[in-house]
Amino acid sequence: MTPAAQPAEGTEQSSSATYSPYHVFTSAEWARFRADTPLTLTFDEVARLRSLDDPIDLDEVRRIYLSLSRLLSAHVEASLLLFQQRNRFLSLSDVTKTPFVIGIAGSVAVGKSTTARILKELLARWPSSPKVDLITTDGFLHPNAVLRRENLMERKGFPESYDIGALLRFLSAIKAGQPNVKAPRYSHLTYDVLPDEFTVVDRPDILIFEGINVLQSRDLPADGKFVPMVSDFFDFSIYIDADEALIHNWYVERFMKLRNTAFRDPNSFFHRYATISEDAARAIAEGLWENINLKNLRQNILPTRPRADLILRKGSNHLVETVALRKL
Ligand SMILES: Nc1ncnc2c1ncn2[C@@H]1O[C@H](COP(=O)(O)OP(=O)(O)O)[C@@H](O)[C@H]1O
Ligand SMILES: CC(C)(COP(=O)(O)O)[C@@H](O)C(=O)NCCC(=O)O
Repeated sequence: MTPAAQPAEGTEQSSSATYSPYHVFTSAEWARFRADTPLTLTFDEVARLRSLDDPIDLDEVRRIYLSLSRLLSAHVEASLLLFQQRNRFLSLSDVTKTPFVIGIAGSVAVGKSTTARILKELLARWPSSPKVDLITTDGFLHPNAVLRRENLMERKGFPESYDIGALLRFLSAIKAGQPNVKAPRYSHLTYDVLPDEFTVVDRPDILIFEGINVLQSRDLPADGKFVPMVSDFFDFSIYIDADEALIHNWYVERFMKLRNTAFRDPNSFFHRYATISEDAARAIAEGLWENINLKNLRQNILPTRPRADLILRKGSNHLVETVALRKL
């Protein structure tokens, strides 16, 4: 594996007055850190992995994701070394290394799924062939029946709409190295948790955990009792960022495209919007954005950005323009 990428000269945000916890790179500067990392994905594979409306191509994988893969490789390797050294220090033997967990956060419609899927494939193709699993937090949403009962349908994606206990139990079991840990599944088609459907996670080397609120912190109890939060289980975290106006646009345009694809399915929760007029559908999308997703972005998601180890900031067309990496 390769050593950690070194920041290029002059790329640090320079200010004598304020300290920034991040090194900030343009995408061109960041691309140089890929060094000799091979491109192990083909054009067709990238096309298969990207979400509707996300134009990511091989150039973007080369520019952004190869350096990221190389950096993560350095982190995984360092965590293994630290694990071995601590075991020697404590004279422990027979301790199993538990998965390296990568959290991916960011607004609805910012493109977390594409990033997560591309990373999963790139990491799985490292020479050590690690087992990489990917879980999304939507499976941990309360079912619609519960959200309706609690009057939370308009709060889908807000912290209170998740079964946080189940989410923490899942991550805790993963970090405890338990075999066959079950994660509930969500369907964007039915807009609901799939009853009795699970993804089984069996001791991967790396787990990617993706969802809007994964960097959320919690109020700490005054009595000093241990209250875990999701990010306590992360070894590395990534926040996908973009201007609010761009994400708004991506959300509405994706909704309009889904009208001609997923919404046509009679089982789609949004099926009724496939047949209404274009203007009426646009108004629905605007309402969902304004009343739910934008509020959630402002109140709960964006405030978690400074907690990320790495921030990928996208410009128009979903292309990453700057990369901010937390200083060690
Ligand atoms: N109503 C929907 N019907 C079908 N697929 C959807 C719908 N809404 C979102 N998706 C898909 O679900 C995935 C997750 O979307 P989202 O939670 O907005 O996160 P992101 O855009 O950051 O990946 C994306 O691949 C998106 O295309
Ligand atoms: C299911 C989501 C909350 C995303 O959840 P995540 O996978 O990030 O946990 C989101 O796609 C969503 O449905 N938001 C509610 C408003 C809307 O329909 O867009």
